[in-house]
Amino acid sequence: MGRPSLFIFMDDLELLQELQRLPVLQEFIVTISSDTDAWPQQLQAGNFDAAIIEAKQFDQEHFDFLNQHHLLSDIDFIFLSSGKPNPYLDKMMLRGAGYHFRKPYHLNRIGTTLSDFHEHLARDRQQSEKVITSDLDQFGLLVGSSKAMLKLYRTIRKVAQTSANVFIVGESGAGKELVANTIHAASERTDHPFVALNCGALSPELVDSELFGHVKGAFTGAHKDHQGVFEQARGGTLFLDEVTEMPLEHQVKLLRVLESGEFRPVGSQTTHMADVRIVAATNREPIEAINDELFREDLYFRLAQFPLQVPPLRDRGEDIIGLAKHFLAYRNAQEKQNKSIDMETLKNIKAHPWPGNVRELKHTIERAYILADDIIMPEHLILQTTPRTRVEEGIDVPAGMSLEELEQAAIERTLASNRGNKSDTAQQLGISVKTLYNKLGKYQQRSGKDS
Ligand SMILES: Nc1ncnc2c1ncn2[C@@H]1O[C@H](COP(=O)(O)OP(=O)(O)OP(=O)(O)O)[C@@H](O)[C@H]1O
Repeated sequence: MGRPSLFIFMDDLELLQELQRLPVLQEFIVTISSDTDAWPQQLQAGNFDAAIIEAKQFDQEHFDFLNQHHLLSDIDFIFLSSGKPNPYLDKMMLRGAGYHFRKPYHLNRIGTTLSDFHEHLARDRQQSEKVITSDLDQFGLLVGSSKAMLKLYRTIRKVAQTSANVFIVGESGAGKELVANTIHAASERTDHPFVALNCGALSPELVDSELFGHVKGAFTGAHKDHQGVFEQARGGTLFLDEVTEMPLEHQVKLLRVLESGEFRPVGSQTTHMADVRIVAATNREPIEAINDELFREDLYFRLAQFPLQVPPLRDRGEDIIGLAKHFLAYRNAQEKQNKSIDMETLKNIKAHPWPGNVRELKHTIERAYILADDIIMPEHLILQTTPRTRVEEGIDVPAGMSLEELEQAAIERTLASNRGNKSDTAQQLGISVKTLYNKLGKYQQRSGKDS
């Protein structure tokens, strides 16, 4: 178990020397700064456990920075001040940030406080190493106890009981398919099938047959009757995934069934009544897709009787660590093992922006699980840097390049660096393999049109 880390910001050199004589400092890994302007950023970047701040000029900007970056709850603070009333330090104390010592300082009290910090930090670390269970709430197949998820559960519970079509919007890997599954499970249709169709991967020749089925002999190769998804899902729920990726000419066919409530299998004279609840999903902004003429507005309004947004993982702060433990606990149960996770690792997980959402988090834990013998340590985490960081690090992005071109470049580069391996590429980019195929198909079509 490593030593906890302590950050000291101090420009009073004499005081610093006195502090450094405190024996308890040996128990910490200490970082010292005298940079009056940059200390808050240094504190944030360093992932520290505790901090001693000489708060001569502590003002609103400092308070806002520490508050916005959640440092008040993550770090144990000791503030040292001249004793002049300071409302921002008072606010820090009200938020439970730690201790405020006023001049003249009693070094032995500061020392005792640091010893207390050390003791409970060490205890936290030991406890965290034993973390092997999941303690999150679950609704249907969805796991999470953050405010955003609890709100989503309430909405799902309400909408599931109606017959309204639901349109789910959310980033790739955020859990749209699980939401669709959960709506089905919580609805009256739960005893009937849930059928998922990837609308972006429909073959143009077979789209009618996939949607509505065909009868034997309807076309060459139709050796027997085939049920389309509307029939397969009869009485249940039809999940239209990536619906905005469906070619426009196919969207018309879908719209017709939704309007008339009827469909006819290819080659059949009989009209069937549709009896499905439609739940559709996309990771695009639907209004943008409509404006870009990729998605029919009339179809959107048919599908979006009830629009539902799945929040990205980065907005579900409290769930990140819970989900990490949840995936670890499941892996342990599957493998009949007892691996655990270190506190520092959990901190790194919490600080990551998770561009690939829950899927990326799940894969990260599963990879770390394989690499770790008993305890998952920070070096076992293979975290993808966000595209933004990579751009900041110097990838050449010409000004004015469209987002679509940027996306294509990122996909092609990642694919090349993985020697064409699509599942590794999808995993690194934080998208599903099926989304990757869709996008590659689209680039191919486009280059076909261009050439
Ligand atoms: N709230 C959650 N609780 C547990 N697991 C989750 C949750 N959200 C997502 N996952 C897991 O993350 C992965 C991705 O989820 P899902 O396929 O539902 O995402 P999606 O938004 O439909 O992705 P895509 O847009 O790529 O199709 C799955 O392995 C799923 O089990």
